[in-house]
Amino acid sequence: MKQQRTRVKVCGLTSVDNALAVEACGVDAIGLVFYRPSPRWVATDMAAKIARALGPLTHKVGLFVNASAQDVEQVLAQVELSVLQFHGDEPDSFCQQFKRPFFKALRMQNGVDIGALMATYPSAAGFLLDAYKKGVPGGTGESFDWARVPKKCARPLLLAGGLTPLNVGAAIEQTAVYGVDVSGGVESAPGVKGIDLVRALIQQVQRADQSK
Ligand SMILES: O=C(O)c1ccccc1NCC(=O)[C@H](O)[C@H](O)COP(=O)(O)O
Repeated sequence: MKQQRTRVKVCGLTSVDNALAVEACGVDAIGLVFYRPSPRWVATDMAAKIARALGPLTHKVGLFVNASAQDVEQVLAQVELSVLQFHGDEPDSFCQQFKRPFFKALRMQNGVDIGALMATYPSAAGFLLDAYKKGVPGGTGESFDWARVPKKCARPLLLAGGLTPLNVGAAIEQTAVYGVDVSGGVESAPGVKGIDLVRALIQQVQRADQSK
């Protein structure tokens, strides 16, 4: 029997109504993408409205890709973010300066020594393991071989990459991750989450947890 339930983060919210509907499905955290080339990019003032609208126990995770410290601080001054997530080449010293818990996204490129990479982030609260696609820092909609997820890790792991209501149960059964992070697999249009898909995802996570 698994000790803890699998946490669910849905990433890439871009409107208040959609974020509230996603929250009502029972997610633990929502992600706000501050990376302009992404179809899920959200303007800082909209992100602030979303963060204010959600309940205090729902984590608001701010996602950055090689942003400057000044840009991150500007967002933090306006948006109440409880957690940060870095998807670029940011070193530990950069990520830890904002006095927020942070997840470092690590892309599972073939041959990468994931344990050694994790050791270079002593300040990370946890890691998000995502698919590797050259030139695309995240939100690829592609998955990787879940057998590569470390069986044991001292820090929480979030599994990401191509998860959908159809495969999330198998992903949870094959790994021992703290949580799952889903974006494209629950979208009805770029940047818009399909609420039936989010509901189905939560159901599959709960089913997989019960069977562990
Ligand atoms: O979502 C994006 O567009 C994105 C762009 C650049 C960096 C990260 C991005 N998303 C980060 C996430 O946490 C996604 O949920 C994760 O990469 C999984 O995405 P998907 O494969 O679409 O479920």
